[in-house]
Amino acid sequence: MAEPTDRTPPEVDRVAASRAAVEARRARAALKNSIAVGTVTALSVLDDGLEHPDGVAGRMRVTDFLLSVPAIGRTKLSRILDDLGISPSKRIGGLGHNQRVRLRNFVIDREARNRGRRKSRLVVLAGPTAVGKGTVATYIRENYRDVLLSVSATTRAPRPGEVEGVNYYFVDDTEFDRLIADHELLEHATVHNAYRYGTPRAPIDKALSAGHSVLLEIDIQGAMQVREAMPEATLVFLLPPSWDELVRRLVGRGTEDSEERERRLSTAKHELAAQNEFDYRVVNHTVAEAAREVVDLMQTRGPSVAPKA
Ligand SMILES: Nc1ncnc2c1ncn2[C@@H]1O[C@H](COP(=O)(O)OP(=O)(O)OP(=O)(O)O)[C@@H](O)[C@H]1O
Ligand SMILES: Nc1nc2c(ncn2[C@@H]2O[C@H](COP(=O)(O)O)[C@@H](O)[C@H]2O)c(=O)[nH]1
Repeated sequence: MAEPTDRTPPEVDRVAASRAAVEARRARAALKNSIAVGTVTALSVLDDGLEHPDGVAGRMRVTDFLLSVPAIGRTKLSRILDDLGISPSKRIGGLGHNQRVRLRNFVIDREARNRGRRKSRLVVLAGPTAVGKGTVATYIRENYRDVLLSVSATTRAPRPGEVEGVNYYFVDDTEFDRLIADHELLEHATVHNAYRYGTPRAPIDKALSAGHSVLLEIDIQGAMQVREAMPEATLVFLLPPSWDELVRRLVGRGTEDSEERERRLSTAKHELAAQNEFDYRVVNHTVAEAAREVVDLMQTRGPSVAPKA
C-alpha cells in the first residue's frame, strides 16, 4: 500500500494509515513468531521488503524490523541504526542502495552467527512470575545430571517444603549485605519490590572450571547483570502459552496472597516487554519439552543429558 500523498483526500489517508498500521503490526508479530520457531528468517523478510517496497514488509519501519529480531532490544537498536547510518523513521522499502547493502550484510552476519544455535556452558533462565522457571529448572536438575543448578541466596522466608541449601540459602539482611561487600555474588537484585536475591559466584566458577554446564534461574535484572559480567552466557526467556495461563499458574500455585499476586503480575507486564533483550525465547507448554529446549542450548556431556523415562 502506497504512503498517503498530498493529493489523497483526508478520509482515505486515515483509512489507509490505519490499514497500514494493522498490517505492519501483523507482519511484526509474524516475524517475531516465525524467527522464534525458525521457519522464516529475518533475511527472507528483509529481502521481501527490499524487492516489494509497497508490500507489507517494504512498508515496515527498519526500527520495527530490527526490534522483531530476537536479542535486539531498544538499548541495542540505536547503536545498530547509528552503525548502519539509517534514520529511525526509514522504512525498508525506502532505503538507499548503500543502506540496503549495510542492513542486508548486518542481517546475514547475525544469522550466520546464530545458525546451529549457540551452545554455552552458562545458561540463564528468566521470565515472568509463575511462568514455570522453578519447575523447569528443577526438572533439569533431576533429569540432566551434568547440569549444575545454581542455588541463590535470598532474604525471603522459606515456603513450606523448601529446604535450606537446595531451594535457597535463606539469609537475613545483614548476611546479604556481607555477601555483596565481599563480592561473593555474581549478581543480585530486589525482586518484586520485596526481597533480595543473589547468585553465589564461587560454585559457578568451580563448576565451569570443571567443565560442567550451569543453569541460573533468576529474574530479569539479574540476567542483564550476568550478561555484563559474563558475555559468553546464553540468556533464555521463558514465555507462558498465554497471559491467562500465566495468571492461572500463579493463582493455582497458591503461594501468594492476592496483594502479592497483583504486585507480581504488575512486574510481569514489564518483564514480558524485555523478552527481545534475550538470546532465545522458549514457550513453556510442557515442562519436559521446555527443559529439553533449554538443555539443547548447553554444552552438556554425553549420556548424562538423557532424561529419566
Ligand atoms: N508447563 C506447565 N504446565 C502447567 N503448569 C505448569 C507448567 N510449568 C509450571 N507450572 C505450574 O505453574 C506454577 C508456577 O510455576 P513455578 O513456581 O515454577 O514458576 P516460577 O516462574 O518459578 O515463578 P516465580 O518467579 O514466581 O518463582 C506451579 O504451580 C507449577 O506447577
Ligand atoms: N536476580 C535474581 N533473581 C532471583 C534469584 N533467585 C531467584 N530469583 C528470582 O526471584 C523471583 C522470585 O522467586 P521466589 O522463589 O520468591 O518465587 C523469581 O523470579 C526468581 O527467578 C537470584 O539469585 N537472583
